[in-house]
Amino acid sequence: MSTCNILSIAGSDPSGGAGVQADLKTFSALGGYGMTVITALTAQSTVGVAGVQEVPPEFVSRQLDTLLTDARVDAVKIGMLADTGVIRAVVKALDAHELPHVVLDPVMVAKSGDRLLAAEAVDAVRADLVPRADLITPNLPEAAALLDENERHDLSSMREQAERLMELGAKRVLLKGGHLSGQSSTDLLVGTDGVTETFSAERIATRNTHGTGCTLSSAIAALRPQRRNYSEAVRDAKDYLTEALRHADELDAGRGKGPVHHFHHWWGDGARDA
Ligand SMILES: Nc1ncnc2c1ncn2[C@@H]1O[C@H](COP(=O)(O)OP(=O)(O)OP(=O)(O)O)[C@@H](O)[C@H]1O
Ligand SMILES: Cc1ncc(CO)c(N)n1
Repeated sequence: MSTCNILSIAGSDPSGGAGVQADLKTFSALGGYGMTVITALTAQSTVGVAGVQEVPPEFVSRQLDTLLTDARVDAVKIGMLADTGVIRAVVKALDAHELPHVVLDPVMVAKSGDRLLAAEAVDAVRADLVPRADLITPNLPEAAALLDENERHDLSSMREQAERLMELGAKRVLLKGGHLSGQSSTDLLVGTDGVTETFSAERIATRNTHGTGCTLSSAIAALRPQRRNYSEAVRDAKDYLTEALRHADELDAGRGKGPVHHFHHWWGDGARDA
């Protein structure tokens, strides 16, 4: 297979730790060719978000249609969408162009606590995007918001919430346990067959966790066309993220929650099992 083209539809993070910047670094590290449609600019550092400037929805559509009438896209990662207008533009493009392997990271709030999605846009994510994605990757607060329930912090409640997210029309759910406490960081994958798989990794002791969610979802999108199924793509994406977290403290990108380190990874076709 030629190099896979992976598209990120997401916001910009000038600090380079999250958003399209994290996505492009991840795609490159995992052997993909990265493309981006930018939905919003943020003024952001490792300390927090000072402002958000949405791209007008018509211009999000213009970017998508221009790109998608030319390029072959092998997988898509959707991140920050900012508001309902942008969501509508993305939905229109998903309906007009048949895109394989759509991974939706339902980004709502940054690690710093700043909102990246208007509160009233959660309904549109739930109704219009969740059923169109092949995989959704909520963290615990995002799962609670999508379900309109309280946030839960134990594995058996996570399992139940993942099942209820499937009832919203999701094809697969990866419920991320980064916000749990304990020695390991555990995520749950539920598929159409109703089987739940557990992916657990050592919890790395670092404050530098800016962009972990962006990195994981884009790693899954980059690896999915190179793997047999989502289970394998999630396994290898999580290994990639854990290594990037392990080396995060080598960077010096600001005073707050710093980025993970996308250094020299190459896991192209079958490389992991070779
Ligand atoms: N300290 C850590 N050590 C190891 N893995 C972690 C750690 N923190 C988060 N993870 C993993 O990172 C991934 C992202 O999880 P998390 O719940 O932090 O996402 P998120 O809140 O969406 O991130 P973001 O802040 O980028 O939006 C998950 O696979 C989670 O298990
Ligand atoms: C642009 C952007 N997308 C996503 C996140 C989530 O971490 C962020 N902080 N910034």
